[in-house]
Amino acid sequence: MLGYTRNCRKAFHTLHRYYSNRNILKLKERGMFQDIFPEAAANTVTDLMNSSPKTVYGGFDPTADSLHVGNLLVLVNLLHWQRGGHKAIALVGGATAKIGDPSGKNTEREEMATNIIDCNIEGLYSNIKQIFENHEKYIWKDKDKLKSVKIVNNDEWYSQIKAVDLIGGIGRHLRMGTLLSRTSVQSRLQSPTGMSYTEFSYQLFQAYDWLHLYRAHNCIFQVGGNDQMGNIMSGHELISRVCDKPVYGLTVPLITSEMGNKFGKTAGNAVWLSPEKTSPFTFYQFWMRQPDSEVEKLLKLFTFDPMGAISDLMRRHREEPELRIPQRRLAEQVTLLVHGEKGLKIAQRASDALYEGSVEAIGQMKSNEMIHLFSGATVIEMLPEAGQTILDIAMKAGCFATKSDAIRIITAGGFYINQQRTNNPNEVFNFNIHRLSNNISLIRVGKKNYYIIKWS
Ligand SMILES: Nc1ncnc2c1ncn2[C@@H]1O[C@H](COP(=O)(O)OP(=O)(O)OP(=O)(O)O)[C@@H](O)[C@H]1O
Ligand SMILES: N[C@@H](Cc1ccc(O)cc1)C(=O)O
Repeated sequence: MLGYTRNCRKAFHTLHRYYSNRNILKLKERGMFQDIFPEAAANTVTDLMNSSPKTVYGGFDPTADSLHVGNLLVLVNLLHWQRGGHKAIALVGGATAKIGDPSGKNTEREEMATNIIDCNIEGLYSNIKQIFENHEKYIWKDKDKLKSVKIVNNDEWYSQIKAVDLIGGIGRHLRMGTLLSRTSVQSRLQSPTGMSYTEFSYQLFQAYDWLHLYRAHNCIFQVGGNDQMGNIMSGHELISRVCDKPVYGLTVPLITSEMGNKFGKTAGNAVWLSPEKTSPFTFYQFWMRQPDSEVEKLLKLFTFDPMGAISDLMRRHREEPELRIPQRRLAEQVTLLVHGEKGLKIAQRASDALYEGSVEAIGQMKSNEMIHLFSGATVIEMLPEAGQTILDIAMKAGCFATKSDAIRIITAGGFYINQQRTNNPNEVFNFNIHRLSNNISLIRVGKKNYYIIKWS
């Protein structure tokens, strides 16, 4: 009896949790959805989502070797579906990258070499895999196991289908009038450079992707940024004509910079998800620097914190704005999602070392992390010799041109060891204090001239 009750409670708990999350449209209250297509479908979609697990996909063209924070919103959206018990597919457009999506572009994309696309595909697979893993490990934690994300490359099916079958079989279901009416086509047709047939055909490919995923995985939902609505509508049209089945498109709002530019590759303002392109520290700082006017919106979009918890953070922020509590939470949660616990630790340590002057944080940094953080720092290897003064060390490290400069600047308070001001040039350098546990001493002259001394 007890076992039965416990099982029932577990089943109810599971059902209840899934039930409350399964209706992804609820995320509208977080600002996560901008549009739904067909427009009148909201009630049907809610019923469909509540009735049983569904399949959704979102696509990314490998036009760079990493995704960026704009793309991240689409991934977070897919994660919400996964949390609701649905099946998420992330599509990497190995084939569509060769065509080039004209949506939101003023000019045609340069043709990309196959070896570069292949390299980019690897980068995107790694980003997607990492984010889904980090989410399950650090954010979803030990709740029920999630349905694993499926990552596909649309080259898989385009390498199998003949051009005549695509144009002759699929192309005839898409009507010219509708294809031509899309904003992505109209704006380009009216531009001085016009539009090539290749770019015009992009809609056919994205539409066929959806048809393929519908047939192979019963995928009835597609999500994308708001600039994807035209392509999504073409897919809807194709599936309605070929299969006579209803499918639904959802778009997320476009994330823009303070200047109102869409964050992305084209605008050249991308904040990348690969640590080699944007370090975890720079990534963390990007979120830390978000203005008060943006932070609540971003917490709702990019974290999984409940709405009540976000309101609470905002209330605390109004009481003590200088602590930047919501910015800190945002930076912590998004860095955890993208770079995992290790990346977050590195980022927080670097922030403490740079902005809080924390000796402990500096001591925990590895020498390569330090060199990266204090980029431009001069790195010097030195032999520890007893009895050397701070002035001796400063001169050996090449911090000053002359001894009199050194004495003047150190005495005036412009010299720091491990971010602590040291204004006596004749003080003996104390290896027990000034040499950190990582066998390094960090010297700063003025505001930002750094010297890293590595003790041999
Ligand atoms: N700033 C953004 N905000 C929200 N979604 C975005 C943003 N940038 C891209 N996306 C979405 O991410 C998905 C994949 O975009 P993709 O990588 O193919 O192009 P992109 O990053 O927009 O490229 P580009 O910057 O060259 O236009 C699409 O659904 C797109 O709408
Ligand atoms: N067209 C999308 C990427 C994409 C590619 C293929 C798809 O099936 C779906 C989406 C973009 O450029 O942003």
